[in-house]
Amino acid sequence: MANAQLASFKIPVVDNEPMRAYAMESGDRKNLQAAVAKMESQLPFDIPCIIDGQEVRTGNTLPQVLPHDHKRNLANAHSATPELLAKAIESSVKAQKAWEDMPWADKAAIFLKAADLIAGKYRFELMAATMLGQGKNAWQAEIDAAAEMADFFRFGVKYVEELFQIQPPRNTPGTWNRTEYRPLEGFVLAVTPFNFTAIGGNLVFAPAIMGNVCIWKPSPAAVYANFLTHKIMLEAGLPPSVIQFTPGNPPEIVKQCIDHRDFAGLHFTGSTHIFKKLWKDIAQNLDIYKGYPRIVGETGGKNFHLYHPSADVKSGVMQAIRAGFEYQGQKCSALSRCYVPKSKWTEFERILKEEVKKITVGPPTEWQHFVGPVIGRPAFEKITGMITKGKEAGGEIITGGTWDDSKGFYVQPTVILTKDPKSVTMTEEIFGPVITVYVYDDAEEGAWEKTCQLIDTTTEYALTGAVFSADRTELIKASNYLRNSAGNFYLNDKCTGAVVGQQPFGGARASGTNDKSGSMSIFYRFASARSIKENFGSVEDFAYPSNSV
Ligand SMILES: NC(=O)c1ccc[n+]([C@@H]2O[C@H](COP(=O)([O-])OP(=O)(O)OC[C@H]3O[C@@H](n4cnc5c(N)ncnc54)[C@H](O)[C@@H]3O)[C@@H](O)[C@H]2O)c1
Ligand SMILES: N[C@@H](CCC=O)C(=O)O
Repeated sequence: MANAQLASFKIPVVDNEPMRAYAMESGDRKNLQAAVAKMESQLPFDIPCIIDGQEVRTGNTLPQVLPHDHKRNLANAHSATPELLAKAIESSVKAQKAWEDMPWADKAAIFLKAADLIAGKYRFELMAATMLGQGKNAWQAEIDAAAEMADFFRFGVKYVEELFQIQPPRNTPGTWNRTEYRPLEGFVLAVTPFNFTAIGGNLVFAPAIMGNVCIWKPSPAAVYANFLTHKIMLEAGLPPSVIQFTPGNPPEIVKQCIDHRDFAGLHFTGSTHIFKKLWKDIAQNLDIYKGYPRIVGETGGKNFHLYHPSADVKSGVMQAIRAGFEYQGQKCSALSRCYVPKSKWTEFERILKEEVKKITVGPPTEWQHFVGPVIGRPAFEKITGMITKGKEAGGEIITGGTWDDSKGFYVQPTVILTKDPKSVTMTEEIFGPVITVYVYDDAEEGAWEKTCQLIDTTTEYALTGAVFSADRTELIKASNYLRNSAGNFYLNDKCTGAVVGQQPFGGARASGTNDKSGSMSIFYRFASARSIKENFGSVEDFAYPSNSV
């Protein structure tokens, strides 16, 4: 393709997608209700693989169940066979050159258009798929499938535009130095989680906007929303072989990709143990690859709230409830361990119990519920098993602690009070609506520092954390002590709710490579820079003045 580039284009100014409220009787609520009702009347959806833009049905399907009504399937997704996946990889690698050569402004336009389709024409459909398939209530679906995904695409385009502008600062006379941000040579495998429709979209978008081609292995538990996202990108003009949509058996699909010579990068979000396993598998294969694959992964957390005696107790409790129980605690950033001073515990506990009592739990299609179902049977068993283990370890259940899977996978918002700050529910990721509280003795000498040290050394994770205090000096101390305990650190705000363009997201230690989705740095990971030096002059003599005698 010959590409004329006759101007240095500027992308339109981007901003966060405005959040809609879905208040009673509002037009937005009616539209969303209609989209949910329509989707419910049509399920189960038959989800093909999409290879080179063509729908392919293999006949071997995996179900996506409705978390609030597990006898029904939202969708049945056709699994890619080894032959089909091999074809998908081959076509994507073949398509790489044309995609790489497409002018930047055209790539940008495709994803800006996709963002508009997400926030406009398909907003309610994507939200309905996220509500039914992943068990989100309307507000959580709005945060995720509408706002965050549009933000990822729009801000991503802006960040790449800015990245491309980063050029060598010096040119010696008669030369011009340039940096070109090439895509990786080969394909990127995106392995995406169930809990955010937006993360699925972003894990393929980030490499693709840099000129890479991708194989998308969606989570079986989010496959319908991911399928819609892929269709939207195609409608926006994405060339058909740039992203191949290949659902199927996770270990098999992933292994075939990782065992391929053209494998050039992994973009993963999910649990820590799976990420570590994939990293080791890639390391084992190092000799078969053309280069060193880029490995980008964001994984689990064991996120904390630390309260100082000077903190506003009521506000702190409200923040804890939102952080711990919104979307059933199934955000990687969800609050899981809470450190409360003894002098404030009676008040904190009273408000916490009163407020949690007000929470109703039920299907996302009934609007009043703050808490919905957890994603599926394995999650339900893990969460309820952890509550049992927490009790066995001496924890006292102060709210919730009950569950019901007769129709949907429901776990009551649970608070465990522990005397052992290193007990099982203080250390292991639960990924459900469970908060464990440890009450520290703030009358003790150095209690604040000791509690910070305890937080820092309790788990292998370092994803998110929050400190609440009215005293600036104590905030500063905590911020210094906890510097490495969280990649996203909040002062007097809850530990969830990172917004693209505002709080770049990611954690270190076992929580991931901390490449910060929603910022410029993630895009750099999918580039292999080329330094170009051009000389405007000519050389008349090979010898240097220092050679003269
Ligand atoms: N740090 C972050 O930004 C972030 C964001 C969202 C979720 N998460 C984490 O993700 C986890 C929850 O998501 P999940 O349940 O989808 O995670 P998961 O690890 O079960 O699945 C993630 C992806 O890996 C695939 N997978 C599962 N087993 C595999 C295997 N053996 N081989 C290859 N691929 C495999 C899944 O199909 C899915 O596509 C939590 O641990 C959460 O903290 C982290
Ligand atoms: N953006 C999310 C993180 C995604 C994790 O699942 C938050 O901070 O709530």
